[in-house]
Amino acid sequence: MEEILKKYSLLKGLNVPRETLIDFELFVSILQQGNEKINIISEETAKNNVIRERHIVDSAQIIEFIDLNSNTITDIGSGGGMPGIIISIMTKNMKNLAKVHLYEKSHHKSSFLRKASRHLKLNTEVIEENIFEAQNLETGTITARAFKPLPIILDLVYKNFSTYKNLIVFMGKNGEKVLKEALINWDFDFEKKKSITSKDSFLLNIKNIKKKH
Ligand SMILES: C[S@@+](CC[C@H](N)C(=O)[O-])C[C@H]1O[C@@H](n2cnc3c(N)ncnc32)[C@H](O)[C@@H]1O
Repeated sequence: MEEILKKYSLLKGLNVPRETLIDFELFVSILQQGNEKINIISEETAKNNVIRERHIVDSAQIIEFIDLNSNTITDIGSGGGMPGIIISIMTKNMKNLAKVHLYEKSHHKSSFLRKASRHLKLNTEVIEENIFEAQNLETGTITARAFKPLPIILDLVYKNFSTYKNLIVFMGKNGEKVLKEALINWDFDFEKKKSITSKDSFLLNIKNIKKKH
């Protein structure tokens, strides 16, 4: 167990329970196996320890922005389950009943997400659809990691979701510029949190999205 704790030392401040870290390790092995069949994450990342920091810890750090009082959480463009599967592992071990909806248009990745959910006994629903074709969606928190540029995500949430609590977006090194530009056409409340995995990145917690013109 000491070894596992060491691997996730970046998460110390978040008080992540041991059962969750054990599930993270199980997911790492499922992800590494899955990656041998379909391309989910880069081969280099999959092979070594980088996978924990780059994907697991990076996803887990948004937990404090997740609304835990809603019935669902929605991850858009879930890919290999970042952050949707990671958040679902965390809510399972908190005995939280929220179901995580994982939107993923690729058939192979959707099958992977179903398989991982079964193995980890997660409360998820994999929705193998083009999210842009879904209408009147209702959820609590929406998460988007490496999905689409911010303005496209804002437009999608504004048009396709009839109810949501907040939207969490992972911002990279051009994040400040992208945010400033988005605020030309969009009006929203936001909170920023520095990423614990990369000094150039930050998380955006967005609420009340409105179009300006
Ligand atoms: C770059 S990957 C990121 C995956 C994951 N969120 C991560 O951070 O590792 C983007 C994912 O979004 C999915 N995707 C792209 N357009 C989509 C759409 N219109 N509806 C649903 N999924 C979509 C892709 O199939 C891909 O798996």
